[in-house]
Amino acid sequence: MHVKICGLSEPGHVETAVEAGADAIGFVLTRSPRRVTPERAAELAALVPAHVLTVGVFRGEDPAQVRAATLAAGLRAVQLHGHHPHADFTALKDLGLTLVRAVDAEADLRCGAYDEDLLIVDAPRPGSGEPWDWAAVRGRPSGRWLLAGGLDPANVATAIEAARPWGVDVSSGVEVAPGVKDPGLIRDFVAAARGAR
Ligand SMILES: O=C(O)c1ccccc1NCC(=O)[C@H](O)[C@H](O)COP(=O)(O)O
Repeated sequence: MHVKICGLSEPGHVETAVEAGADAIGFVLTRSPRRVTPERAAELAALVPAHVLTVGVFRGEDPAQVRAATLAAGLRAVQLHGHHPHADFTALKDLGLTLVRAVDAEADLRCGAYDEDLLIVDAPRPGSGEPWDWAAVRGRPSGRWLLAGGLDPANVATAIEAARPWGVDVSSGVEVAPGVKDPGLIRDFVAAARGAR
């Protein structure tokens, strides 16, 4: 089970996520309580070993802004939320980075339909921590896809059983307040996701 921890902003939390065994770590570079500057994301990404994917999270920015921020931060993946057209993914292809398309359950759920490498099927309001009907997408997405939206250490095994994703993604569910991560919850989430059948 692939595990991504998103919205990190503190060095200690990045180290905890790496030590806990996260496969990917996300830095929010768009409007959010979790927003970090590209410079801060670069400092945090420098703590991440090569086997863990570093992801820049965007929503609504144009490809030139996404490109500039991602390169300034030295990240290895770009995650686009919202209604980005196929052309935005095409415009970023030459970066040679992992492209991630994050959508809700109403969207085209074929990973690769927009030339992305990874799909995230998320709640209608990304980063809100609101659970949704995870079982409703079971069998619908194709290819590599992560389930996100309202997951936490206590419910992630149930969500995996309901939706059967390739991986999971969490932000709010490992926080004690909006934007404030908790090391114990990060460890518990990774362990619970890995322990799910
Ligand atoms: O985290 C945010 O505030 C955010 C803002 C705008 C676009 C995306 C955002 N977050 C994306 C993620 O952290 C994850 O992909 C996922 O949506 C996490 O959801 P949740 O665990 O429910 O917070």
